Amino acid sequence: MVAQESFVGSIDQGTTSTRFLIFNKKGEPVASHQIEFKQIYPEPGWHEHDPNEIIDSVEKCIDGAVKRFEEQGHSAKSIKAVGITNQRETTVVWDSNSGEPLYNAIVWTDTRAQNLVRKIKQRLGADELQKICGVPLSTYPSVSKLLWFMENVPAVKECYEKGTLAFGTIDAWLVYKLNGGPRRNVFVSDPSNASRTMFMDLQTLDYSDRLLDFFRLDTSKLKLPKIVKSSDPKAYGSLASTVLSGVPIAGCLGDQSAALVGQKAFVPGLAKNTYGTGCFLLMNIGEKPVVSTHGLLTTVAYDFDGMKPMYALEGSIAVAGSSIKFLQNNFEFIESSAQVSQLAETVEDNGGVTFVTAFSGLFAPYWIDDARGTIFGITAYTKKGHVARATLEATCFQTKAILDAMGKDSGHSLKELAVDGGMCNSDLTMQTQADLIGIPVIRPAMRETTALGAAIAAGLAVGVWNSLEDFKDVNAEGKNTFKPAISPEEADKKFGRWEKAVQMCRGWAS
Ligand SMILES: Nc1ncnc2c1ncn2[C@@H]1O[C@H](COP(=O)(O)OP(=O)(O)O)[C@@H](O)[C@H]1O
Ligand SMILES: O=P(O)(O)OC[C@H](O)CO
Repeated sequence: MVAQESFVGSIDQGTTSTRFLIFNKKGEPVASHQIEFKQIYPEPGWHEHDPNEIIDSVEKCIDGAVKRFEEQGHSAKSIKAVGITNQRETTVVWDSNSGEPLYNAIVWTDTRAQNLVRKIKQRLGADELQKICGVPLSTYPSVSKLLWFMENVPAVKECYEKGTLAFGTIDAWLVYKLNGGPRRNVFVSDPSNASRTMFMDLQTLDYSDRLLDFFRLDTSKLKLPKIVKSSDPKAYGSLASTVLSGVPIAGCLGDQSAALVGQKAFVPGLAKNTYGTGCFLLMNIGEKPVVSTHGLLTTVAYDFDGMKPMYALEGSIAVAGSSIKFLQNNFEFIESSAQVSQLAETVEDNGGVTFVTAFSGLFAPYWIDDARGTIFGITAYTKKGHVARATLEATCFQTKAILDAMGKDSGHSLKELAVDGGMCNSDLTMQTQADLIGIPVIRPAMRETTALGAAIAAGLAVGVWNSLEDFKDVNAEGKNTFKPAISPEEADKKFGRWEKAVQMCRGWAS
């Protein structure tokens, strides 16, 4: 047997896959397991997940990773706590008596509530909401999904009338089910997740009556999870089943907040960009929430036990890695995401093609809900490689637009951009990114920063780590740097074409 050391487990429940990783005290992953799960697209613009399949995938990942961990000679007993990080906004509704879901989860990318949101935007006071909760009224936050459920699913309406309708983002659903459901009824959410609902006041980190009244939600009928600290040894209960039964769940962070923590962006002005299914640039802005006037969101970065809550400005891009999956699954240009760079490198440039990947409308900083994916500049010359390049570039252009907005909102201009997420594995994409933003892009050796962030939240709560200082040397070695290799004038010219394309794709889905 290897000598007893303390480890922390991390559940990373993303949009396309679930992972469980086990980290040692140096913040290194020593064992992991990952499972992809079903993406359900019942109609154009709709995107659902099966909430029970998600729970099943988490339990299987825990068992799979722990098996590997034990094969290395470790004991499961040395795992002192588990943290959770998750796709945000995705909404689950269940009956609090049975603990069973009433419908599939509506995923954060889903645009079915577009008309409903437009109607609500006409209400008096709609313009004031973002100042309270940090999030713009759109199809993105959970509230639009909940209201759609209440208008369209009779079982949801019935439970609401009976007072047994439970609402949760994925973190709340996971904590509730992993604790055994109604039997123990652990029903909580952390502020980084709750701040994505549009019900939470960023100043108080509690539900806002003004917001709930605006959305005409009656909390005597609707059960909302209690908002607790992002790291807490008791509030999240413990795992009721799996090989880690009895291990406390001690930390919880929305995945983008977790990546910010995993990148150790603990000081105001530090930022990271995560290229997962979507792409999310978060900058730590310190202890006061600054409301954006340039198309960004304000969100909770983390709220750790014994520390003041920290906030972040966020630029959210709805489509990033999912556009690569689209080339793979829908256009069948490639057989795996990793092949996209190779395909893009078969040509020298985008050949005049610009792809606005607005599958869910365009999020930050544009917020154009009636845009849909549009490819400009196709000619008889266009090859698959040009489309592949234009696809990679789309995320990089939006990141550039977000960085510009962030500079204006925060007064900080970044000296370099820390990156992570599946799509950052593409060297070509990272080089393109550096070229367009004119600052170096820094990619860490260990790219599971989201999972690391949740492990940090949980490990701090149970004393595996004692302070943020403990992470000074974590993941500090072996970084790749991509330096800008084109002139600012050339970058501006390319960006000008993109901005023109963005303006031209307005109105398609109106
Ligand atoms: N080598 C690669 N090049 C480009 N994209 C990639 C590569 N590897 C993975 N991806 C993309 O990254 C995404 C998955 O990233 P991940 O961080 O696991 O996302 P999530 O947490 O949202 O499930 C997929 O959409 C995939 O297309
Ligand atoms: O699955 P990801 O990593 O793209 O993250 C999803 C976000 O949390 C949605 O807001």
